[in-house]
Amino acid sequence: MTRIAVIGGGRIGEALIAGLLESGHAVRDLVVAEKFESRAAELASTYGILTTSISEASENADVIVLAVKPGDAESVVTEIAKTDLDGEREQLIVSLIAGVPTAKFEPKLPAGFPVIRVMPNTPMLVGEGVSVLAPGRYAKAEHLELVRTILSSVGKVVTVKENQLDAVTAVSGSGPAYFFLVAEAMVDAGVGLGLSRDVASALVVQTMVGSAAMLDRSDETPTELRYAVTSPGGTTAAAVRELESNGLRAAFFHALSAAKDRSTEMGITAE
Ligand SMILES: NC(=O)C1=CN([C@@H]2O[C@H](COP(=O)(O)OP(=O)(O)OC[C@H]3O[C@@H](n4cnc5c(N)ncnc54)[C@H](OP(=O)(O)O)[C@@H]3O)[C@@H](O)[C@H]2O)C=CC1
Ligand SMILES: O=C(O)[C@@H]1CCC=N1
Repeated sequence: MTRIAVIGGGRIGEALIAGLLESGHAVRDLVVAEKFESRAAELASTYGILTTSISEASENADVIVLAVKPGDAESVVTEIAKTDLDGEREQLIVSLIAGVPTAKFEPKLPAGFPVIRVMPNTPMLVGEGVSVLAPGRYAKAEHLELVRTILSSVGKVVTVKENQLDAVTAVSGSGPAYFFLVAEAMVDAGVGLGLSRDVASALVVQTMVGSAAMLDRSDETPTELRYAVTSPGGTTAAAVRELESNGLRAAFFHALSAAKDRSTEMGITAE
């Protein structure tokens, strides 16, 4: 079995660990290096996972996953590069770090060491993530296939050119937060209309789950699905008119542009 070391046991590191274990990955084939000691202890007790140092994790793993913040990227990769990396065993690095290009890592590693950049999202915690892969300069087809196999156990996998990853980050990396914000706003609005918070939450969550399932399973576009809810002169038309006149589409366009620009900027400043 492929041995995976997760460097950084924060939110996305934990989502990956939990998703892999849930999908049947053996805990003995996973380790985590997390510098915040009480967090490392929490992960060990929740998942039974071995916690270790970056050097030990890197020496023994087939796949080294970087799940630290962009500002920690350089020091972590430098520490990994100091360890006894094994060219024979075809180790590779998978970076989940937003914004930071593979070209920033490659010169710090032994010549030709493969790096794959991935933009995952937190729904991988429940096996419903989407991971978008972009191979670095030295990653071969078999490396990409290995990473695709691992990540397909926690959701869907898509491959793009690396120059599209900042846009991908804006859409699917940050995307869950937009839906959570919409859910929060709808619950608050329901409470404002006199529903209890429990009832409003239950209605919003199930409406989101049902709508997502329709989007996933139907051949119809989001527009066609929306038309089917919109009775002429009815309640939906009244609500959608308000959302549009309050600039919903423009707000999303500006929001995603800001996320993409921020991703690019994080790649530049993470030196
Ligand atoms: N959260 C998300 O939805 C997504 C996040 N990402 C990317 O994943 C990365 C992590 O994000 P997120 O999980 O949200 O952030 P967190 O802050 O929750 O997690 C990062 C973790 O890494 C730890 N860490 C930092 N340096 C080291 C080190 N040298 N050795 C071991 N552990 C270290 C941090 O510890 P400490 O706090 O003590 O510094 C922290 O616990 C980011 O680069 C982000 O861009 C990508 C897609 C989605
Ligand atoms: O907010 C962030 O920067 C990270 C990257 C995508 C999701 N979370």
